[in-house]
Amino acid sequence: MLLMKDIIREGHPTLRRIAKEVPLPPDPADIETLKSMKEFLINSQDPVISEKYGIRGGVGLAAPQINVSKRMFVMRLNDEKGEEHDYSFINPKIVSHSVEKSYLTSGEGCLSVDRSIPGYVQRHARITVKGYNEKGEEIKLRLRGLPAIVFQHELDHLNGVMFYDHIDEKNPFQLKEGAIPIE
Ligand SMILES: O=CN(O)C[C@@H](CC1CCCC1)C(=O)N1NCCC[C@H]1C(=O)Nc1ccccn1
Ligand code: NI
Repeated sequence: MLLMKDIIREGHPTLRRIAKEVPLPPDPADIETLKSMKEFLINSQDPVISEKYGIRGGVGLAAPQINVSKRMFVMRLNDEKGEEHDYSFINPKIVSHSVEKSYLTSGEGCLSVDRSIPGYVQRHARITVKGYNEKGEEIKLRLRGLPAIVFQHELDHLNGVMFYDHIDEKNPFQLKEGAIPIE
């Protein structure tokens, strides 16, 4: 099972690389990798297992974070309506997005960043996304709220972007007109 020791931290070159597209249909090794990443998120959200193995709670995980430079990530979270969002994406893309921005009022963190960095990360408030699941079936979704934020944080990892790259150093809590706060 994946543990925190398997998560690479900032400074590791893989975090700044552009991850490679995954050939479809995905091969068994890639499917296995995705499964282990999903299991990591489930464990990280389990009070007993996360405590026992010292795993930091996560709502998303991208393959580059376990030093696999491939375009795939998993998400597992509940949105503000308490609806469960549980996805594995292969070769994900944003096909369109709102002009409006949204941001986490608590700022963002990252399992690959062992320090807290203050500031708002403004992201597209609503996105239409496309990708493939572990069966190689195409997925097309419209996301908003926390799921949209998480998708964009994970997609950044596939492009070598860290959340703090989006924070304005001079005015980290500056907000664009009409940005939507997400608690
Ligand atoms: O690339 C993937 N990662 O680095 C794991 C990150 C991904 C999230 C960070 C912001 C958007 C996606 C992660 O989940 N965290 N970052 C470290 C602190 C804990 C945890 C977290 O933010 N949890 C959370 C957030 C909102 C609601 C509930 N829980
Ligand atoms: Ni991250």
